[in-house]
Amino acid sequence: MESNPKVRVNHLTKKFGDLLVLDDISFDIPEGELLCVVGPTGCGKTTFLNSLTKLYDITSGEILVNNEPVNLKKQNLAYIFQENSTMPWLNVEQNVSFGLDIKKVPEKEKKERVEEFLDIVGLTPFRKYYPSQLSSSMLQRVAIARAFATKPELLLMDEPYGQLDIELRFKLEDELVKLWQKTKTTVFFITHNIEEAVYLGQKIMILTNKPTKVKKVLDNPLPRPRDITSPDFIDLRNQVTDLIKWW
Ligand SMILES: Nc1ncnc2c1ncn2[C@@H]1O[C@H](COP(=O)(O)OP(=O)(O)OP(=O)(O)O)[C@@H](O)[C@H]1O
Repeated sequence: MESNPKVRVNHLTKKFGDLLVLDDISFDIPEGELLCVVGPTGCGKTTFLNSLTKLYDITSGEILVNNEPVNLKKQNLAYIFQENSTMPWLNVEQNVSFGLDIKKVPEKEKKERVEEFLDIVGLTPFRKYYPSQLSSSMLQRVAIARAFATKPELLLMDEPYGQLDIELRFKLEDELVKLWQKTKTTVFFITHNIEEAVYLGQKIMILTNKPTKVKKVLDNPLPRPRDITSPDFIDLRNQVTDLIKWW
């Protein structure tokens, strides 16, 4: 166990009526870690995120952020989903500054952060475009810039690239790594895609089928940028696949 983790999940259990979904789950996420989570469909990954963000009451156990119970007013958590979460009535730059407006970030700093993150995700030329004028990968870039611009202490990503084709996914994965390295944000990244988990994760957490437990947490020491064709990459991918074959 970490002495001072960013997130501590302690004996978390979640039931819906008689249906046991999360079964006594415990793990830590150290500050600044990029953790990828893979698990079978319906095992409760979204239920976990909804418990973390307090949308659901948990049945027993605890979830701590900075050693305190989650407090969304105090702790800055950001969330990126698979679905488009941009606001259609705001243009790109207004979407990115939205979270900063809510947090009442001073005007000068807000402008600087919007510029910085629009630039990193390559959307500066499209700043006046509205969501209806953008492709799905551009919409995800807006969501990513908006999330990182708020300088979250914890970024929760739920299959954010699930609907993108392979080439765009690779690009956005590289952008995420760049942003993560630059900002040192703690990232909890849920995916069904084993290759994506091995490409991104510093650690890879494999969940079991329902009722869900943590099956294994693998370290991923592969150097970056990662080469998906290298023997070490393929070896680790196969290890994860073997663990997943028998959910
Ligand atoms: N509000 C709810 N009421 C009752 N059962 C629920 C509720 N939300 C989720 N469940 C059940 O909990 C289980 C886990 O669902 P959840 O959506 O968390 O899984 P998931 O791992 O995110 O799924 P996917 O891989 O499809 O994204 C499912 O069996 C689902 O039917």
